[in-house]
Amino acid sequence: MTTQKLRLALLQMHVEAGSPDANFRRLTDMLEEAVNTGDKPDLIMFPEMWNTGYALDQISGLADSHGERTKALLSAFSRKHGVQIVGGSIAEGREDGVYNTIYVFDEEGNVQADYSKIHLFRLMDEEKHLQAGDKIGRFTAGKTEAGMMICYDIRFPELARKLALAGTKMLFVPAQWPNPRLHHWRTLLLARAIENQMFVIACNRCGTSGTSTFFGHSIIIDPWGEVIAEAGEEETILRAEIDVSLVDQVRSKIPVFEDRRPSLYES
Ligand SMILES: O=C(O)CCC(=O)C(=O)O
Repeated sequence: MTTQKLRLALLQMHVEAGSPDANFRRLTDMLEEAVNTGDKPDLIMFPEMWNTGYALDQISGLADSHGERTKALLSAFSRKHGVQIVGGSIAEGREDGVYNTIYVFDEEGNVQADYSKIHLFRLMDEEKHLQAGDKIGRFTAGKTEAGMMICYDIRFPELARKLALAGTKMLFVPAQWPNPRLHHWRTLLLARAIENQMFVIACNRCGTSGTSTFFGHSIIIDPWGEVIAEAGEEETILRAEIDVSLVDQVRSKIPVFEDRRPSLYES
């Protein structure tokens, strides 16, 4: 089986709630560091709602209108450095409200795909301030079919399974997952990787906003459920090289997708 290597860099950053200017500066610094130190990555990803944080009371004033500011920065950066970007997610302003949206950029700076979070997290009142997306998120990472979920979405195994059945071999997950649920974060991500036999690449934020603390622990898990790399709680760039051909090896060893009995458990 031929190898299909992909070098990843996850920017586990602190996010200032309500301060897009500070967050754009911090992200720009970390992007520069990602391409100017260590092995140049093929793909860079960052956390959920990195532009505004969870300043939900002010979100309609802070959101990036149609993602224009974000697209200007990330399109130019991906083109200049020939790197693919899964642009975390941003608060994106549209005519009908604010969405929590990922933009993906190819190595030439084109917007390749977008995905808006479809499950809003009521514990943080997201449904009072944000609009839910209405389509699933897929794109090609390197040469491989990939899917996207945002934070709370990982509690919905049906979505990950749908993406896997559609051909996804790598799942990208930006998040702002707070304490005290580190156990949920790791267990759910490991389960999504093992049950769907795919890479799970998840980037969480770190630091404190108001009364919420975020534990980081960005993580890259292979389709056998092994942790390839995992960050601690501090701001950092988590790097790893993965070999996507491992997905086919695992799927042929334990042929879960051939053994499914959907007629018995799907309505
Ligand atoms: O599901 C959880 O425990 C955390 C989810 C979350 O913080 C989010 O979706 O923003």
